[in-house]
Amino acid sequence: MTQARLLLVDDEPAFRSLASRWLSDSGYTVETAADLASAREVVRHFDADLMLLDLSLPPTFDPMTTLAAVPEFASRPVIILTGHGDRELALEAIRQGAWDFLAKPIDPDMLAVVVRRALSKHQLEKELLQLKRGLGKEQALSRLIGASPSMEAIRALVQRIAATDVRVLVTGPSGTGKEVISRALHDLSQRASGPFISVHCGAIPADLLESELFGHTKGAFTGADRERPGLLKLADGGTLFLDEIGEMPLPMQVKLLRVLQEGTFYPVGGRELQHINVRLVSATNANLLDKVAEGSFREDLYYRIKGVTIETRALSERPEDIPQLLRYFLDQWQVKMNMPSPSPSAEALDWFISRPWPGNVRELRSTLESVAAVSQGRVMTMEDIALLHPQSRSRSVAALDSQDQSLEAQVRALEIRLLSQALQDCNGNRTHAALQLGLSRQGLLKKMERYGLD
Ligand SMILES: Nc1ncnc2c1ncn2[C@@H]1O[C@H](COP(=O)(O)OP(=O)(O)OP(=O)(O)O)[C@@H](O)[C@H]1O
Repeated sequence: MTQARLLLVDDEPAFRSLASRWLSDSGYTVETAADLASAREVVRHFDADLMLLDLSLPPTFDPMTTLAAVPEFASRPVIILTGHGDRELALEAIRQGAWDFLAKPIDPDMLAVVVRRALSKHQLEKELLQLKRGLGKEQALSRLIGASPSMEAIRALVQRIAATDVRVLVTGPSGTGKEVISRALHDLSQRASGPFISVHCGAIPADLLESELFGHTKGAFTGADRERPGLLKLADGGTLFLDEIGEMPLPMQVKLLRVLQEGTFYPVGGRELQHINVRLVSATNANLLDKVAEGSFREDLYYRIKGVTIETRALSERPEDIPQLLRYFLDQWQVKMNMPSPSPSAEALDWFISRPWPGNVRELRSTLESVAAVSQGRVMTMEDIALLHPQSRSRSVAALDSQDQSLEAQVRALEIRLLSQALQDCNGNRTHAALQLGLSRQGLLKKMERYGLD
């Protein structure tokens, strides 16, 4: 900490040279400035960790203006130095964000203590913030489950673009995690402490969508008995998630385009222009370019919302995600139901992996939860599944039946089935299972890791 850099701003040359000698003797690197204009110049080349600021600098500013004058110090400690009679001003400066104050004449020992304490407290706060951010990031990404190359690529892209304010369009079939991805983008962004507002454009009747999004004034229409802010305003400072944007009516698309171009809008019935600062993430399971071609989606809006496009895949194209998803949902189910965690038998796992899941992860999750409820926290068997799905047949027939899946996906599904079966036959003994499969132990472990089977 003794290598810290300090900036001393004081208009008295004698005090500047004396105090800067005291501080240099304590091991700090010190630069000085006689006024705020020179202080601003100094911070351009000198990345100071702390500023000592004489409040009685002429002309006497109000503390708020003084502190704001060097914006680099918005989040770094500022210690106020005051002359006689400036106590009120100093207290006000502390209320406005300064860390501490020292009254002149300054005692060198006291100065050293106050500087050291401010620097170490600031360092601790920075570390805590970094720790919290790191944890938040890990958690946000760990909620995006899946071991397939497609999910790996999505996680990598989310991590790259989350911190930027770039607009994102998430496309893919229903139930494939488009909202989960959008949420992760928000949680990993600088806006994470702001709101995440999700609007299902298809679920709100066309005539209500405008007032829902833009808000309305009192008396704007029959039934508007009071002023109400819209979802756009509620999303200010955060992320606005427009789900099923392809279903937005054309007149509304024109209004949204204006918001995206200008960052402003009028509430329904209002004359006061509203300004907002939101990051837009949109999602659709429709092909927007087809919609543009048929005239139901505006081309200019399409290019405004597109930004970076993230494409999710149907679950049938990535069956290797299923074991991890099952484990993740079962852990959540166990916590919610306060029951022992059920696990699927090899045959049941096989059944889950080989179904085509037209409703994708959403359907997988709800089916899994019903089967878990039937199995009452025991191992989930084919008997449990048959109670809910009497048509479910033996695993080999189901596998042959999974024509909807690509050859590659079927091969991966078969591999997962054979691995799980061998592991079950060998009571989880990996060496024996590897022998049975004709693999090296290392080879088996790699495959288990890839498919989330450990
Ligand atoms: N990769 C994933 N990791 C964890 N949960 C997932 C994942 N994909 C989907 N889910 C879960 O599946 C369900 C549906 O996900 P989500 O609502 O994000 O899908 P969607 O693609 O936005 O669907 P829709 O197009 O119908 O709005 C949710 O319960 C979600 O938690």
